[in-house]
Amino acid sequence: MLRLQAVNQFYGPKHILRDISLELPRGQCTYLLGRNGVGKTTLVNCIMGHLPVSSGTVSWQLYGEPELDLLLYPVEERAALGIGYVPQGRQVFSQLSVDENLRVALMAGRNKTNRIPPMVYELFPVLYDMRHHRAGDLTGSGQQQLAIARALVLEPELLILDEPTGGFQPTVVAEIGRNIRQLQQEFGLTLLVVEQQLPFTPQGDDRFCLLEGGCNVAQGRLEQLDESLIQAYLAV
Ligand SMILES: Nc1ncnc2c1ncn2[C@@H]1O[C@H](COP(=O)(O)OP(=O)(O)OP(=O)(O)O)[C@@H](O)[C@H]1O
Repeated sequence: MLRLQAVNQFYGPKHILRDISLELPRGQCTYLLGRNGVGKTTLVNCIMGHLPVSSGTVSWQLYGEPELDLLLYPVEERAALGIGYVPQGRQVFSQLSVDENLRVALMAGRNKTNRIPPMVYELFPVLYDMRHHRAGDLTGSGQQQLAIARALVLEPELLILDEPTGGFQPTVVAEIGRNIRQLQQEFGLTLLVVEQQLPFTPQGDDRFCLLEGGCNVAQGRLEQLDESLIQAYLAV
């Protein structure tokens, strides 16, 4: 369970995040939505430790373990605490093989294990078939799968995906949507999916958090994201 309370962040004098409070319920999928430049990636960077938080709290609790003050942990330890992150633009190592990409990601783990969890290839069989090929030889959608797989090798409880559908055609977007659903329903992950618009058909208990000008202007169950909110904060 991830809980943010009154988080503020500045780039120099520029106030970017303003009193953001957000809770990600365990096992559910939350969409962090908002137009270009409203602060979505900045918020994710604060959660992952790539950017400092100016004020507020970020707490994290693995299943069955005590709640931690996440802000006390440096960036390199947060993945090992069970928080996986798939950055915008994929960023795989294109000269390394698929297998090497996954093994590099494994090295960030707590246990320093050399074992790629079976769920990775179960979810993305093409990565198994291509495991000895260069990551740069994968299609765009294959590279996105590899980027997700790299975050999954450490078996996170929470997976954060920053604009995973960016630049893909509708069939690939739909496939990414199915993968996200599988991660939540079959593998029990909690998900935070960052997007400028809602890319998939909402499901029962999905949630949303809507940002505008660095403020959280609305949040709740996705079915409450009505046309007036979409027109005011998401329509281009
Ligand atoms: N390194 C930086 N230095 C100064 N300002 C920055 C920096 N990075 C982002 N910003 C500003 O912070 C604000 C929020 O940017 P951010 O990237 O978090 O928005 P976003 O909602 O993720 O946008 P997008 O959907 O385009 O990724 C914007 O006004 C942006 O110009």
